[in-house]
Amino acid sequence: MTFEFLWQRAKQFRAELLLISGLTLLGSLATLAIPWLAGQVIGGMVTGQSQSLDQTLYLLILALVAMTGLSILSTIASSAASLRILTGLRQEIYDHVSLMPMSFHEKRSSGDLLALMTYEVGNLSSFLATTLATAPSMLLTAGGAVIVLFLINPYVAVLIPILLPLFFVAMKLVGRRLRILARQARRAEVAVFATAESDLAMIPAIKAFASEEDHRTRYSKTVLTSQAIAFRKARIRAFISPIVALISALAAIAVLALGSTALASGEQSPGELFAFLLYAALLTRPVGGLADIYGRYQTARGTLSRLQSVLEMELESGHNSGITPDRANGRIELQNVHFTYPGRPAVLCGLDLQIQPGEIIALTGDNGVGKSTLVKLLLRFYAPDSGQILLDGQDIGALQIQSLRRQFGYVPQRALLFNGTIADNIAFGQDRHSDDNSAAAIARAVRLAQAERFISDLPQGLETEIGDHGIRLSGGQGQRVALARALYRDPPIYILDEATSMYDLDSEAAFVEDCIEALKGRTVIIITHRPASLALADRVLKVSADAVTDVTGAL
Ligand SMILES: Nc1ncnc2c1ncn2[C@@H]1O[C@H](COP(=O)(O)OP(=O)(O)OP(=O)(O)O)[C@@H](O)[C@H]1O
Repeated sequence: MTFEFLWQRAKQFRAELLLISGLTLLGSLATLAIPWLAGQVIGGMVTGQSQSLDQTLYLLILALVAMTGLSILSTIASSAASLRILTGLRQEIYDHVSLMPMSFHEKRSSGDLLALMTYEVGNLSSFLATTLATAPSMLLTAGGAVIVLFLINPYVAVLIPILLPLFFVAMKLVGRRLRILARQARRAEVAVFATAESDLAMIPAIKAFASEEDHRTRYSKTVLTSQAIAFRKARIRAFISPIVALISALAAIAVLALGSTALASGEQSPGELFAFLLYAALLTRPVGGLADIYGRYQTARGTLSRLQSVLEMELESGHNSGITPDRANGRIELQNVHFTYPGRPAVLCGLDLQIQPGEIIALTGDNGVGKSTLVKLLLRFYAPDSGQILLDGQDIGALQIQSLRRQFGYVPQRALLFNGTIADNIAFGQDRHSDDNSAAAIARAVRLAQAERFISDLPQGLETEIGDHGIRLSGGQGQRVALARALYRDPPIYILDEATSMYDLDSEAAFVEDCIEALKGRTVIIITHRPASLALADRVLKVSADAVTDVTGAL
């Protein structure tokens, strides 16, 4: 099943795989010719029949050079192919994860996903590179060597099919143990990732609470666990290849003992006996190598099945279907909306709400009552359990999901900023160098968000790098950048979820004043408890689980 999954991806690189197969085949032929030629040369030397020795020697050198050249070429070709498969896989998993529903991201730990997308896929890549580069040639060489051994001396070579099933059973047993260890190793490695990720994000709190030592001990435990499991795995793997090679070499010695009788009886020439021995020796390396690949496959198998299970998860619906609306007027209606997060008490129980185009609505209500959840439903991060949400009279469930979301300028409670410049954070993925209008649009957004003064005080202005999550900005400055991002797009509907909660009072009042003009004709939903923002609203609505009450003027 997992091979099928990999083959689906590898198929796109048929030409490269064909080239690798060709090079591998030629390389194996050259490798297989070497013991025969070497046997002839040594046999000739021993028996003193050196008439045609020069020619055989040249052929031997030619075969050696060909084997080396072909091995280099096939290694390069297989690295290129495996890296392209890996790149395809990386892009595929990124695309898939970014199109998964919000519920998936809220459930899954990001450390777990990160480990899969980086460390595990990296391991898979090195497994693929080694396997593609070496496994086919090892198989061909081993198979070829067995055939030649049979041709030279079928009675002695009969040992091989007797040893093979034993080898197979041993590999199966070791493989099972390795698979269990690989699973444990992966869990331990994810814990290292997740702990490091969480601790780095928590550095200010760790320092403020002087809990460096506690966190250091916790991290140290996770890395030591990972080390112990990785070492157990490495110890087993270290045994496989040399032990298999040793058994094969012992078998070759047994062959030598049997062969010497054949030599004494004159059945076999010294050249044939040498060739036989060299082929038996040739067999040990690929058999050992294949055993090692089998061990590594046990780890890769786990990664493949996890990749497969993520890639087979259902994507968020509405990406490839649904109506694509024009710019909305901004009329929003909720009809008897019920919603419950899985495993939690109900949040919304039959909510009704109408918002007219161009209206500015303030939503207030107790903590945890469901205001942000209502926004998540509007953006279709979640679908209501029952009831309907309409935009301009159209059920939002029937719209193409991104065209729906583009109607909104959403500013969440916590400013979501990335490590880049202020301007990049405002343009957020749009190519701001492609046209001059974007510079003007950024300047306008910055002015409206009351971010102009603080940005112009920075030596690099809009080009200032703000660090991970905007760490080099104050809370209020970060909020201004997040607000400017929404204003830059100029959508017909704004959702400001406590978007100015960290503004100082003067800036908030200035924002409210400027926005009255700038947001004219736009529908604006402000979630707030702040008087200045409440004053901006046409209506103030208090949200409770089952009703929205108009409290305009009462607060
Ligand atoms: N992803 C989630 N999974 C499970 N429960 C959640 C999730 N997000 C929110 N909740 C729960 O749903 C309820 C409503 O949360 P919500 O964030 O909508 O409240 P809110 O009214 O915006 O609160 P606040 O004023 O504190 O921001 C809370 O009880 C919260 O614990």
